[in-house]
Amino acid sequence: MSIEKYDLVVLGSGPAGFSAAMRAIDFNKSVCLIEANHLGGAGIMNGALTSKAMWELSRDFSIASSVMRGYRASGLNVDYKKVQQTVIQAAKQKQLQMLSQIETYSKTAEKCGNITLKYGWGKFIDSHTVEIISKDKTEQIKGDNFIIATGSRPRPLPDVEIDNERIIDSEGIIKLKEFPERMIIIGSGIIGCEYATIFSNYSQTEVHLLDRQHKVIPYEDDDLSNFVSKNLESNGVTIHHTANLRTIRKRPDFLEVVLDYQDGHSTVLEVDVAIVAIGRMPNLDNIGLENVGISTTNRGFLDINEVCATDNFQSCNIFAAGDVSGHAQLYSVAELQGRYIVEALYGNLEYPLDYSNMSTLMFFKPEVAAVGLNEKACRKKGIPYKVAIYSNSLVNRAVAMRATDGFVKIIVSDDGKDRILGMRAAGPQASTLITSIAYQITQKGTLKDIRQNVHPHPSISEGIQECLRVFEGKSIYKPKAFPDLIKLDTWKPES
Ligand SMILES: Cc1cc2nc3c(=O)[nH]c(=O)nc-3n(C[C@H](O)[C@H](O)[C@H](O)COP(=O)(O)OP(=O)(O)OC[C@H]3O[C@@H](n4cnc5c(N)ncnc54)[C@H](O)[C@@H]3O)c2cc1C
Ligand SMILES: NC(=O)c1ccc[n+]([C@@H]2O[C@H](COP(=O)([O-])OP(=O)(O)OC[C@H]3O[C@@H](n4cnc5c(N)ncnc54)[C@H](O)[C@@H]3O)[C@@H](O)[C@H]2O)c1
Repeated sequence: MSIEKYDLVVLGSGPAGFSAAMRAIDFNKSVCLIEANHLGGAGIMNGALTSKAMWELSRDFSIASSVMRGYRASGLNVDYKKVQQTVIQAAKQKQLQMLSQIETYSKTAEKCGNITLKYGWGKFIDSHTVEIISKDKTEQIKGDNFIIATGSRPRPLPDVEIDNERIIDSEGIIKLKEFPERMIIIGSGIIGCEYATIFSNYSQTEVHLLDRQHKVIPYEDDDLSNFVSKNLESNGVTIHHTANLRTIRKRPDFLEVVLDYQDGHSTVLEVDVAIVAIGRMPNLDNIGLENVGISTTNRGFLDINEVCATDNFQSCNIFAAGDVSGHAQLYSVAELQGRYIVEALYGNLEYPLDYSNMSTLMFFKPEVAAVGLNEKACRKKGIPYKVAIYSNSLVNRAVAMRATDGFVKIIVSDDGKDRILGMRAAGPQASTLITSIAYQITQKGTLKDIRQNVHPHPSISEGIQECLRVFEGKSIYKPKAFPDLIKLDTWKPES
């Protein structure tokens, strides 16, 4: 049997692989997309989409349960199985859209600009050949160019075995049979805090969150981290700050968790489920990197250049995109890189890859969004800056929504140019607000560039407008009158 040959072979159908494959269709290329497990990867199943579906449902439930709004729902109850079915429905809907498009462009339908989906484990044999190992067969295919988009998986905790029943990671959440009565989440990064928010929103589970430092989402500034902690606690989460996990003992009816605190004392907790969420590691084992002479960095990721090639662009035909690349593990970064590679290969690059404007959305209560530099990053880089904070308490739309818990925090350079360096937003619609500042970062915008833009009333984005006016002493409400709600500060490196 003759060996199949493709213009482009993509390992992994997550956001990086799928977007690359679809962009290659635009250039009339023949593409083979290889997927070892679920179509869509962590972007759809067990990750971005499922967790967001669960967050949305839990938020609706939490709003319905609230009693402060002049109405009160009675007889409210929730069934984990039904929640689970709805979440799976959302993921399936997305997978079916992906499949429909793949079928539309499948090899039989089109002579060029076609895609072939093959399920199995992709492994390099040499720099032009990949072996696909599935349950029924092993086959080899050839390609001119390759993209490694094999994503990431939860990082294991030494000495803690994931049994997928009582001790799980983010992939096990969808498989739980019911709301646990008591749970501990180990790791207070984005995944840990998102699931702590989700389960506490449902009020069916006693939620403990282990934070081995004294800051949840430790890479963010203290004000944001404290804001998230405070809100998790008021939503019913018990945060164990400065605690290290010593052990989890499996008893017949519960888990016994021993925590050691930095001050020397220890605590024993009984829980029903433990979720391990301590970061994610790249899927690069056993994909034949040694057969194509590619090594990994000290952190275990692939070393890619400005066009995501694993070597010099002129001589290299193996590229990498998404979570394997060592850049921020975000859906949007994965898609951006996947598409960029294809444009570098078959089209004209209009602009360089820019990661400085990539926003991170965090689905807490309320939602939080981040783009560009925070104060910590500016200080680390020695960049003099000005920072203004404007509370949602003064924003009419937030007042009308009765949802004033939140703020906008904008950082600009203190070098006479007032360049927009970053923003953090917390509160309703924060995920939508962030894009306007991300755009300014892309355009290298300054305060002067954006102050002409009038924000509509009543909108949450008026908080951005007022925050920007604070820098120039022109805000309608003044820091002197509301020192807790409006703040302005500066920092410069010690000379
Ligand atoms: C719980 C959770 C919530 C998240 N929420 C968000 C969010 O709200 N916003 C956001 O921006 N990001 C979020 N992320 C991160 C986002 O999902 C990832 O950054 C993104 O999915 C990475 O895309 P990828 O294509 O690199 O890899 P993945 O999505 O991991 O896909 C890789 C695919 O490759 C397949 N594969 C692996 N090895 C092989 C092989 N040898 N052969 C063939 N196929 C292979 C895998 O089965 C998988 O399907 C979340 C992640 C998790 C876990
Ligand atoms: N909304 C989003 O954009 C979103 C949502 C979920 C995940 N993600 C992506 O997925 C990635 C992984 O998320 P994550 O939350 O697993 O990782 P993370 O890097 O955000 O956080 C890991 C946390 O675990 C802690 N930790 C590490 N080792 C530990 C240990 N041994 N014991 C206790 N705590 C420990 C760290 O201090 C940190 O707080 C993130 O980097 C993010 O980019 C994004």
